[in-house]
Amino acid sequence: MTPALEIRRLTGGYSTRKPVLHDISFEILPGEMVGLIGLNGAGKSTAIKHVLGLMLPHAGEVRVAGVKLEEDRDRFRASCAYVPEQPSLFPNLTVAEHLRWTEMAYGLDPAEAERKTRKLAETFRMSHAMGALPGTLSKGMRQKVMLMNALLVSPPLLIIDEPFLGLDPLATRALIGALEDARAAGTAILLSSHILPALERRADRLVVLHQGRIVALGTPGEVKAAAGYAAPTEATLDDAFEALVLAAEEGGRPVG
Ligand SMILES: Nc1ncnc2c1ncn2[C@@H]1O[C@H](COP(=O)(O)OP(=O)(O)OP(=O)(O)O)[C@@H](O)[C@H]1O
Repeated sequence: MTPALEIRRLTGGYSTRKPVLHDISFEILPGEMVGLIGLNGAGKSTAIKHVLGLMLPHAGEVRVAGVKLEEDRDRFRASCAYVPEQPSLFPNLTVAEHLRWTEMAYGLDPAEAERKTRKLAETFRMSHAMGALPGTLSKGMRQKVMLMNALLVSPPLLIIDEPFLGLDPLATRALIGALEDARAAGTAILLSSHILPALERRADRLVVLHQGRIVALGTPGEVKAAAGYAAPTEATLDDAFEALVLAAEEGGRPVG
């Protein structure tokens, strides 16, 4: 099975003189949900920028749906949808027009896109707001529009930054349901978040970044074991994360 995302020995960042990411490797298979966690400045956004093809590796490679950016720029980009933490929408397009724009940009089947759009609007309780411009929506509603657009595409790889921040409880529940549906349809999902309990419950695997290096990688149970909390344990992912960060800082080397 071709991984939806394959990062091999990636060293990268904003300047080759001072890389942010050091030799990181992990993959996400179709239908898998992986959580990316790390302190502020650990390198999560930088890793995502490499996956989106906004930056080129200094060394190593990034493949999305089996393709490197240099091999097929259009396929690489079309294979991934990204929802940033800060919604960014076109001020002069209504919610419905955003979804229509996405349908055209990704070459989706119009009838199927219309059916999915209607379902997404219902799921996220946005049916009443389809004719609204972004400037008249709340922040959480703007985030819902971003999520609806990404879910409409159903790409091989879906990346969401802080998925649960700013959503009301019903929207959170709707998003979880929609992500489960996307997974069942084969979409691989990468969630970058500081809200560890939410990831602990939902992610198949976690990538723990610290100072641009992977300090633990595996299921929540494996990450806890890497932090010294072997099963059965009462320790939470927050406990394990803190232990991993402290160990990496004290030892100056990766653990796990
Ligand atoms: N545009 C930039 N130019 C140069 N260095 C940058 C730039 N953006 C981020 N960095 C540096 O890259 C490192 C990693 O930052 P990054 O934004 O990837 O962290 P993060 O894990 O996403 O953090 P946060 O949780 O705060 O969003 C930091 O040392 C940061 O100072």
